[in-house]
Amino acid sequence: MTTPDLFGDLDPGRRTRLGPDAWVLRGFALPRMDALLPALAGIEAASPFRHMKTPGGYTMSAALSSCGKLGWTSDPRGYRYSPTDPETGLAWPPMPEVFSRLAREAAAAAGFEGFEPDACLINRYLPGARMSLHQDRNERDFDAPIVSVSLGMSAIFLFGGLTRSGRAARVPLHHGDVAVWGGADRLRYHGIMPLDGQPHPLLGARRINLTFRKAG
Ligand SMILES: O=C(O)CCC(=O)C(=O)O
Ligand SMILES: [Fe+2]
Repeated sequence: MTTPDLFGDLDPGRRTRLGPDAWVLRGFALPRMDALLPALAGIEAASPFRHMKTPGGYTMSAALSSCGKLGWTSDPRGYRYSPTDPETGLAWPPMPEVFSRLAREAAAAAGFEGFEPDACLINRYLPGARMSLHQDRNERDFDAPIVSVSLGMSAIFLFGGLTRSGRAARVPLHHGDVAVWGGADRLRYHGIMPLDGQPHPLLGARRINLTFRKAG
């Protein structure tokens, strides 16, 4: 099997099907960029990006922050959702309305009505940063989908199977694209290839990814 070449698929409003319950909504976030980017800057100022260590002692190449009721933390005891940011000792910044509304509307556009995320993880990739194949499986129930918003530099998203060894499709994600996976696809392995390519005109030499989850 050859992996699909989706690089030509840049039309806003188009969608790419990744599975029975998984979609990329091309350009879905573009109309909200004027509100999204200042909101992101506010979160970054309150809970700065940090490089987390995995329980195995490995430092992740993508830096992380969070907003919403729950955020993602890791330390030598393991990974977990936490209501406070261990770096500041304070609650995570609240989830801006423009974030939760975008997540709800993208989920609905992909067939998941009533999505109310309580956590938004924010990954920052500089050139060379990557995320290895993993499942998002620390959320309390898997009925809610994952909604993932790409900002800045384009990246290759790996969308694999339900086991780690399953073959992964390579799906380019561009500024403003929103990927949604739930239902039968909720536990698909996924990751990001090392970031490479041209800086983005608005965000410079980085990619930001927002992943919305119903964690608690
Ligand atoms: O950066 C991405 O597009 C994926 C991020 C991701 O899989 C995660 O944060 O769990
Ligand atoms: Fe993930």
